[in-house]
Parts: sequence; structure tokens; C-alpha cells
Amino acid sequence: MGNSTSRLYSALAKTLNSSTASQHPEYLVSPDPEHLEPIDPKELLEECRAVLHTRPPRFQRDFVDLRAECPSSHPPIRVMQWNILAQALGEGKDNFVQCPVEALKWEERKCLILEEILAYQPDILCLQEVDHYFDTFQPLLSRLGYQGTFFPKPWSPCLDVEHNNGPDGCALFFLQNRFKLVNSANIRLTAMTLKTNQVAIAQTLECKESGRQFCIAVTHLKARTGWERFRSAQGCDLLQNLQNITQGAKIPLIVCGDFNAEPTEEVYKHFASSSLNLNSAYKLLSADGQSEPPYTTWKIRTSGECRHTLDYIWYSQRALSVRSALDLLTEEQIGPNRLPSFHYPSDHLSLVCDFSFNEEPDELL
Ligand SMILES: NC(=O)C1=CN([C@@H]2O[C@H](COP(=O)(O)OP(=O)(O)OC[C@H]3O[C@@H](n4cnc5c(N)ncnc54)[C@H](OP(=O)(O)O)[C@@H]3O)[C@@H](O)[C@H]2O)C=CC1
Ligand SMILES: [Mg+2]
Repeated sequence: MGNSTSRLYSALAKTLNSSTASQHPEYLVSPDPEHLEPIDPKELLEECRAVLHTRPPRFQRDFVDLRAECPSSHPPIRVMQWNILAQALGEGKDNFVQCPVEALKWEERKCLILEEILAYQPDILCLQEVDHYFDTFQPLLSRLGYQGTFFPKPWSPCLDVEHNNGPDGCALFFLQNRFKLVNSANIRLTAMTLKTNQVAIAQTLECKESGRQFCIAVTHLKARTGWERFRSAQGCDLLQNLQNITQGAKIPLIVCGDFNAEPTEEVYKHFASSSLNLNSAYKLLSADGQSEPPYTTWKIRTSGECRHTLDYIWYSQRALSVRSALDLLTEEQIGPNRLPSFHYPSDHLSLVCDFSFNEEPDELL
């Protein structure tokens, strides 16, 4: 084993073993300063693949070119949106009846999540249902060059699960060599003036190459049927916050989230028709550019099969262009037992887009 490999092994092994080594809740343990040196992403990927050697290989997903003729002097901004499935919810609450419990083992599922992130190397990572921020994602991703922010849900349902790892919440990571943080806001969403259990993070970033600023936000709205009006109110509150943060749509905006709402719902319509002038990036994968994908989550619960489009990447359509988007897994790849599985770690698919700034001046938002 070479030096770099053994160094790397200790990095991943440390996060794997931290729960047994600590007397404190795992999520409260600060990373050991000795383990903060940079990691080579290729080496971490190899390490993850070694842990996953008994699992089937990852599925191939291709990027679809959406604006091949779009000339840009700057590299695109790659954004990943992903509800990674909280470990406590997957094991204790979600009731994925066709998913074997062994497929949910954190030691391996963690590596599947990291493998997905390392495979696409996003510049910005917007995650929901993160209940391993402090012990896993923050230490590892910071060593890969990301700056992270975590905002837990005030009353995370993870806390009801025995042997939980702390609350779940939204996390936002960006590559420090590409962006400078200008402004950051943790938002507890309200619904009709009442404080709710759902949160968002919104950050204004400046591209180090182009000097251009934009706002990136991540959220996870209230789940379940019967809560449509509640989600709609949460969406209105988020839009109002984003109006203020973008100085009335002067700053280009990208909003990633698990909205827990189909495109037919009111909250989707609020986002599609807002004065922020947003479009949903994954619509561009459809033949007419007007239809959302047929699913972004697909699972089987005791109540039956749930196939829904709930996850979105919204963007300021006059200021930004989507250069490409990562295709979804096909029904055949997802398989008859649906998600999560030995192949794929979450019940939600990751969405990944490459954005570039349009050449037009900012007033054309
Ligand atoms: N201690 C206290 O005083 C309080 C505790 N709580 C706890 O929080 C919970 C509610 O929190 P809230 O944030 O409103 O939760 P949500 O209704 O938004 O759902 C929470 C999670 O459950 C998942 N989920 C969705 N549908 C189902 C389903 N059919 N079966 C199992 N899981 C599902 C969601 O995943 P996805 O988004 O992927 O669909 C989501 O991550 C309560 O059940 C309680 O446990 C809440 C308030 C106060
Ligand atoms: Mg969930």
C-alpha cells in the first residue's frame, strides 16, 4: 500500500469508525486536525470502490448537451441537487419494503453517495436529508476543497429513531477555489406566518474567474399528501426571502430542492410564474422543453409504489443558460424493487446541471 493510499485509507476509515470511537453523539465530534490535509478525489473514489467491491457496478448516466452552440469564455458552473436519504429515516421510518436492510448499511451507503458526488464533481452541492454532516460530509468534502454549511430541521424526524445520528437538514457546499462567499442566510420557512419545521440555505457567491455574482439556495419542503397548501405557503415565504436576497431579482439565482410537490401543485406554479423569472432546468431534457421528467423519486412503501417528480433545479432564465443536464436513470436501471437499492443509495435521483452566464447585462434578468 503506497503512502497516499494509506493516508487516504485512514481518512475514510476514520469517518467509518468514528461512531465506535466516541462517547459523544457522532454528529458532534469535531474532525481531528491531523486529518484535514487535502485528499485527491481519484484516490478517494478508489477507496470508495474498494469498500463497494461486493456491490454491483454503478449505472452509467450521460450528460445531455442542451446548448452546444453557447459560447462561453468561462468554465460552466456544475450544480448537483440531491436528497441523499437520511440514514435514520431510511432505516427507521421510510418503510422501503423491497429494499434489503443490508443495502442501507451506512458504511457502504456512505461510499455510494460519495462515489456519486466524486463521479460528477459538482462545483456546488445542494443536499437534503443530511444526518451525517459533522462526522462525514463536512470533514471529507472540506478536504476535497469544498466549503460547507448545514442547517438542521428544528424538529427533525430522525431524532425519533433509535440510535440516530442527530437531526437531518439541508447542506450546501461550494468549491472554494471557484467561488468566494459574499453572503449567507439560514432560513426557517414560515407558512401563513407560522414557523415550520422546514428550512433553506441561501448564499450569494462570486465566481473567482468572471467576478460575477449569483445566489444559490437549497430547500426541502414539507412532505406528504394533504400538505399542499402548507407547501405552497412555504414556497411563497422562500420566494419572498429570495426576492430580498437577490435585491429584487438583480442577482441571478439558482434554487435546488426537494419540493415534495408534483408540477401540478400550487407551489410549483408559484415558482414557475414568480417575478424572479425562473425556469426549471430539467424541463429542458424533454422533447418540447416544457415537460418535467416522469420521475425524480421511485420507491415502494407498504402503501405501494410511489413514483413522483418532486426535485427541481430552478434558475434565472435570462441571466443563465443550462449547457447540459445529467440524464435520469431509466426504469430498467432502477429495477423492479425500485430505490434505494444495492445499486443506488437514495430513493431520490441526483440532478446535475452545467450552467453558464449569458453575455447579456444583468438588467436582462
Ligand atoms: N418532538 C416534537 O415536538 C416534534 C417532532 N416532530 C417530528 O417531526 C416529524 C414531522 O416532521 P416534518 O419535517 O414535518 O416531516 P415531513 O412530513 O416533511 O417528512 C419528514 C421525512 O419523512 C419522509 N417521508 C415522506 N413520506 C413518508 C412516508 N409516507 N413514510 C415515511 N416517511 C416519509 C420525507 O422524505 P421525502 O422528502 O424524501 O419524501 C421527509 O424527509 C414528526 O413525525 C415528528 O416525528 C415534529 C414536530 C414537533
Ligand atoms: Mg425522504
